[in-house]
Amino acid sequence: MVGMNEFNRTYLPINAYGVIGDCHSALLIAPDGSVDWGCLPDFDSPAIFCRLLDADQGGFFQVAPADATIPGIQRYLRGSNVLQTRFTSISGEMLLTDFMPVETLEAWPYRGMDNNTWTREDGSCHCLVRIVECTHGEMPIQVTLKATPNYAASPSDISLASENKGVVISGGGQHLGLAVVGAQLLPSYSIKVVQEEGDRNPSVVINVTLSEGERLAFALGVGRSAQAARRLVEDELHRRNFNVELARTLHCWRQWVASSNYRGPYEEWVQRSALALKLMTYAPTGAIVAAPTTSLPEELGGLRNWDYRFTWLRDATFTLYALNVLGLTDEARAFTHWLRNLTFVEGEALQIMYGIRGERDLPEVELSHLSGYCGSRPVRIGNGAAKQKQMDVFGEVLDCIHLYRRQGGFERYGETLQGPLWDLMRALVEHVCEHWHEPDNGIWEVRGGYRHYVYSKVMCWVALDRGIRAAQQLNLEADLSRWMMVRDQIRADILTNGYNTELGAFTQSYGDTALDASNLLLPLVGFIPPDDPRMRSTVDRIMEKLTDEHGFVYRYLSDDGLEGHEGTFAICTFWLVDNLAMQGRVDEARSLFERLLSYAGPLGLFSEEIDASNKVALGNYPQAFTHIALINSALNLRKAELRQAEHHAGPVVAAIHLNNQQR
Ligand SMILES: OC[C@H]1O[C@H](O[C@H]2O[C@H](CO)[C@@H](O)[C@H](O)[C@H]2O)[C@H](O)[C@@H](O)[C@@H]1O
Repeated sequence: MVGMNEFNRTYLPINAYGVIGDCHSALLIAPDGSVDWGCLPDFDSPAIFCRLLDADQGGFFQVAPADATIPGIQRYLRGSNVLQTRFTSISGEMLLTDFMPVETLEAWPYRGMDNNTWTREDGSCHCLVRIVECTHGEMPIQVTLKATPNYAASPSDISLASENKGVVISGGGQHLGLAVVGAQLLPSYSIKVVQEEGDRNPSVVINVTLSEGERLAFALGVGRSAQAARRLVEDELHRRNFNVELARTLHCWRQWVASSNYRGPYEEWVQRSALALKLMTYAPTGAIVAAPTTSLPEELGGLRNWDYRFTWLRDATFTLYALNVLGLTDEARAFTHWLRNLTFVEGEALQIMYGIRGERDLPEVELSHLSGYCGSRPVRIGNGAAKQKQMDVFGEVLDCIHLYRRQGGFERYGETLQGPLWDLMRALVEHVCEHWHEPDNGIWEVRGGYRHYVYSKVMCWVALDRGIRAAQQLNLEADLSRWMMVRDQIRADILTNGYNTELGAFTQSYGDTALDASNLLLPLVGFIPPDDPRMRSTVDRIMEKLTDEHGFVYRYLSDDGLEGHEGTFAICTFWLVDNLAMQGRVDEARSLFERLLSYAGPLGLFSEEIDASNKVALGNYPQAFTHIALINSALNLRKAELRQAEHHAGPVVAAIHLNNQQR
């Protein structure tokens, strides 16, 4: 409980939420059975449930015991993103099983960008299914559905479907159908529409008492029109067999996660993180969102609130590294297709982020009618960072393709790097050759103007390095002598201007004394060995000056042109774990890793940042960055432990094997 709303229920901690999805969109469900965040049918559709961002005005969909004091405890069904909430009282117990049906988790790489995302392969609609079952005694249940279309900006109407089969809700151009399946014969079943004076969004309230063994399903789908939504409620959703769909959905998730090759310490954490990452993939195009939410604050009550429902090349390629190292490669294949479909011909026109269908314009707008999570305003949709210049993305894209190739990705799918993808890579490398020396906004998307960020330069070096390796190993057309010369120039430039000998650290930008946690990536990308004295002392300086009292890492502490402060950045703390592990400081690494894990939510999920002093999760949730880094750190720790046990030499890191530069 982190903040009190005067009218309604309190705001819950960000990481208290369970998350479900169908690789089109994702929903956040509280332990009291309330869907408090939901954009349907796609990640970037206007939210119809946004109580998370305004506890008073925002819509929600709650299935819970009528006695609101009965607590719910959530867990995921083994190896899946199917969420189960158990409500237990003296007189009865009920299980609520929440899922979004999937028949396959495969991306559809060949559908292009303007496909139909509303229906599934078999023509039926994507939906949320909530199965409720009384497993013991008796349980009076209350269901409240208050949809607030268009981020609670539009009024809506509710009409009952024939034979009390459910309701149809329309507003702001959005149309929903809720089907109540299996309740009509129960004598206690009642359904009514409630609208208080002045409320532009009526609610539907359903009451029913279930006895042991009785089971109901609530299925919520979206239609393109009110008529289509009515058809859903009165026909399609009642014809579907949700028990079979649950079994199929479970099978899909379990089959997907079973193909991960990781067996070792922290396996359950790694598995949960992989499942969380898969939730962020957008099957129709192969895009990957940074998180399925917007505007969960980086400071409670602050203005650092951003929309993450887009595809950053950086976040997405980092996601693919993590999945790749687990042996999960389908996502990288889909992503390379998405990448090739983007509308750009030269490096110049490559944006740092896109919409999930490849949209280039993501205008940033403030939703002034929403009060924000715990009063954190403004709530923003869209993201102005789309027009920023961030030179690191070239290295990230090339490194991702490099790793995918090295893992045998192309051969596995009968594809090749030669052809359009190599043309694209070559264009990117050529662009880096021309522009690496220019200042940019940096990895953190700082809004205060261009600088010569060290990490951006290092990733320009990575772009050249990976391009050269591919060209040499596959005998591809490239201006190799120029590329090699530029690669060496960049490295020399960084070592001269990016390392401050007085401070004993790589700095945030050239000529600067500020530290930046992104420099913890330098050994991870193979720019410098982890035990190079310059890297060792950079790590020490970061531990001294860029951490909180729990040893968690801030991304930077320098002025970024924005008001307020933020928490420690979880991905950065995991990078510190990696560095410690790679330096052979395994006990320190393990202890930091485990401390960090203790800040996960009850379901093993993380947001972007942590305010450890107040024990709160901050920022969008669940965030890909954090789960990517958790996976990499678990693997790096295991490698370091094995190395320690076997007295092995030579650090092994997630993306690059430093002791085998030929690969
Ligand atoms: O700090 C200001 C910036 O914050 C956001 O960027 C952060 O999130 C991105 C998505 O995970 C990540 O790629 C980036 O490295 C982070 O700094 C926000 O999206 C930006 O608009 C904002 O300027």
